[in-house]
Amino acid sequence: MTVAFFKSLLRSFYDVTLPRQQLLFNRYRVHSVLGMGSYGITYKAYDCSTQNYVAIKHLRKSKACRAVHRKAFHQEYETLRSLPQSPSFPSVHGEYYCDDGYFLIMDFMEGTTFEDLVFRDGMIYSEEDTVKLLNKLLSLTDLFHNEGIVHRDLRLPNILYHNHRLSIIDFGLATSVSKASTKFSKKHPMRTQDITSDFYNLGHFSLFLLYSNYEPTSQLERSWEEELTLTPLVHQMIRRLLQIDAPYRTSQELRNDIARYDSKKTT
Ligand SMILES: Nc1ncnc2c1ncn2[C@@H]1O[C@H](COP(=O)(O)OP(=O)(O)OP(=O)(O)O)[C@@H](O)[C@H]1O
Repeated sequence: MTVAFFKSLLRSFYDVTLPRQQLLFNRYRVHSVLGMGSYGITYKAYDCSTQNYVAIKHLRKSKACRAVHRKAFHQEYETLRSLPQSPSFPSVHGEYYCDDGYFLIMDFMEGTTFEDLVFRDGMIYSEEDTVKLLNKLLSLTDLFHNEGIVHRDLRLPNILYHNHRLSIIDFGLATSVSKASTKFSKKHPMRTQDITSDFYNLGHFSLFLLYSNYEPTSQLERSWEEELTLTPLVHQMIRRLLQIDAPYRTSQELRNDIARYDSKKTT
């Protein structure tokens, strides 16, 4: 029996989802499963006390037996607690334990993920749309970067769009900015403990949006630089975000480039 098979058997045995309508902590009624992540199962639930929906993350039972996973789960709670108040991040309502295990309760964020917008709904984003969205996201990341928090998982499924507003979820990999890693880190750029990791992920996010507008003209696989037709400034911005060229060290540097792009568009 392979280790992978054994793990999946363990998960299917332990990680059964809670039934619809189950009442948790005498207050939250399970409405539906939102998704099953690597270490948690997330539910939409109705808060009978405030009459609002909440998102409840349940640490998988197969993970709850190990202190390292309980610690990571608690870390997500601590991060959510230290986020600045903003309608674009979920506020956390509490961390609870009962016979069913460990739970994190937070705001349910309305919206559609960019993963669904691009791959399910076929939305197309022009270069201008992409730069606008990048600028909006930068205002949000500034809010937690200023508090010394780096998200490290700014991917399409973790960014939501609703009524012209963006929001960011899943702070499970977030960490505090490490003073030790403010110099260039040898770790994977996606996971470093400084704000360049968020910029790097925003570079990938932008590329996905730009690709929504791309029609392949040949079967040959080429690099994004060959496939996408971008204005030189945006091309250079993506190269710096992806750390191919000197990475942006501050959001102001990136903002300056966005302002240059905007001014060229209006002239
Ligand atoms: N606060 C929230 N409001 C609304 N939906 C949420 C919220 N938090 C998570 N979700 C949704 O719940 C689902 C599961 O999210 P979760 O963060 O638990 O795992 P994941 O992102 O799928 O996987 P992983 O944790 O392995 O990255 C996702 O579809 C996500 O969009």
